[in-house]
Amino acid sequence: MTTVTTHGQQDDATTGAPSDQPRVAVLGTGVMGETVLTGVLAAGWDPQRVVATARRSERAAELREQHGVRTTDDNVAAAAEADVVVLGVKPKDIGALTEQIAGALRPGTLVITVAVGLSCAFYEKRLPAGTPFVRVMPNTPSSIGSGVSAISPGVAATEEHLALVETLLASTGLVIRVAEKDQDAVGALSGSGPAYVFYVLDALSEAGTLMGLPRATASRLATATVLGAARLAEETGEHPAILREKVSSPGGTTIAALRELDRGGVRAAFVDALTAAKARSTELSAQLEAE
Ligand SMILES: NC(=O)C1=CN([C@@H]2O[C@H](COP(=O)(O)OP(=O)(O)OC[C@H]3O[C@@H](n4cnc5c(N)ncnc54)[C@H](O)[C@@H]3O)[C@@H](O)[C@H]2O)C=CC1
Ligand SMILES: O=C(O)[C@@H]1CCC=N1
Repeated sequence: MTTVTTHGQQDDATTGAPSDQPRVAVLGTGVMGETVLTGVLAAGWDPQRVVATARRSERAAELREQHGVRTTDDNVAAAAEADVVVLGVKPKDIGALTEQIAGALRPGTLVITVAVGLSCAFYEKRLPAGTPFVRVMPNTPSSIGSGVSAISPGVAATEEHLALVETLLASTGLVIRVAEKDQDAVGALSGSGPAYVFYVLDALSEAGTLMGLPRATASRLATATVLGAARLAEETGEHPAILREKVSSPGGTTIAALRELDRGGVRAAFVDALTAAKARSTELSAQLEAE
């Protein structure tokens, strides 16, 4: 039934995998490709209905061993057998990969991208007319079920396609629908967001260590504090400004610290940082779309 060569694995015609689940191909399995793969399996997909492409055979072996999925180094063969194709490569490699697989897709195959910046129109120009397409912006906590993914449909994607993407990603965390025009801002906030939080975590740990706390203690205190504060904000639904006030007694210690953050321009720096990420996203896609 399929023609994928799977580094020694059998194809799904011979493994007896259930035939009701759409067959998923993940093309490019670095950080985010593997995250999506993990999420699809956590959503209950039979690993034999999932094929991953990897350029190095050691990486393919790792994916088979860790996830039980089928692997190949042949993007075209993987795409040809799939009902859902996930593009997991860097933006600079997306154009070539999309063009490489375009002729192999069967009519109706859903194509999903996780690449930052590039518009649905960029892909639709390179895919057969009418190919259903969904743009997704996940983040790294999706690998442990605590992520957030924003999804936007291309012109041919229907409600069923969006619902299928939601099902595939349900185990990676929150999935929200956004207008495609907002995807660059989403990428700057939640796509890159974990990096900002790790930056803050590192700074808190360093400050604790500077004050003489054992390094491990400082790090545990910082992590637990960030986790707890995020959960408090989520569970109470209160505005962060109100939650911040509840920590800040008049004339107390927290208000003295917050004054230093304001003096250091930290709030403005966050605004500038996200604005720079969004601008870079726009710039990157303009560059790649012009090529
Ligand atoms: N890392 C992150 O936090 C996030 C990344 N993304 C997006 O995910 C995409 C992938 O990024 P990462 O996973 O971070 O990069 P990565 O470098 O970890 O993974 C890319 C993978 O693609 C493989 N690859 C490149 N060309 C290929 C080809 N022609 N065929 C098969 N495999 C190929 C590489 O060997 C590598 O394993 C990017 O488009 C990025 O914008 C989106 C949200 C968050
Ligand atoms: O920095 C990057 O290119 C990726 C996109 C979103 C998060 N990380």
